[in-house]
Amino acid sequence: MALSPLLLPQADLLFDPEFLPAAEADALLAQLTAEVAWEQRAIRLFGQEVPQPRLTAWYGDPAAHYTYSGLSWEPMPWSPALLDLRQRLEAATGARYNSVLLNYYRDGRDSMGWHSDDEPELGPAPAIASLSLGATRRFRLRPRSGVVHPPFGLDLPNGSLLLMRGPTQQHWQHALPKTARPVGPRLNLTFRWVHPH
Ligand SMILES: O=C(O)CCC(=O)C(=O)O
Ligand SMILES: [Fe+2]
Repeated sequence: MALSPLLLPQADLLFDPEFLPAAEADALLAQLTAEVAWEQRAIRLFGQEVPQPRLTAWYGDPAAHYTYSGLSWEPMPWSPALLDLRQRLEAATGARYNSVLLNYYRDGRDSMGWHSDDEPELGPAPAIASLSLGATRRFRLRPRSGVVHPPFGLDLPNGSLLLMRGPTQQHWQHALPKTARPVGPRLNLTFRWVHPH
């Protein structure tokens, strides 16, 4: 398949529901689940240390330091599988990435809250390539102030690619809500360019 635009105002979103063939996506899910150095990190929320409701890992070039949810990240060195994915995503999206944030949603209780990926290290109009593996989960988008549009939901199936770029982070937030539906594990990989500082 190919990337096609999703038409939301003041956003630049492209989606390919079948970027990776199912067999390859299944194999990558198994490989990355086993070989990535997953951690459950804590975030500070209203003065309390709370474990994040998912597992995470951060890989990239040594210069790609990053601060996310008040946590600072030192990237781990690229693995062969992640380097191969980076190259294919760069070719498919016409952007460059020096790092990848991996999220592991073990079941429907794991989630990510509303946010924009608008940290200064990402620059004003970042291209973020989001690859999903495993169980289909519903990704949600809602406008920040100034955009009049209802919230939007998009199922992200195994092997799908969502590219967020241009003004998307400035004008929209996104989330991966919990679900009461029984769902299997899901991995999400967001390839990013972090400006070294
Ligand atoms: O799991 C997803 O699809 C979203 C992940 C995300 O928004 C992020 O890593 O910033
Ligand atoms: Fe995000």
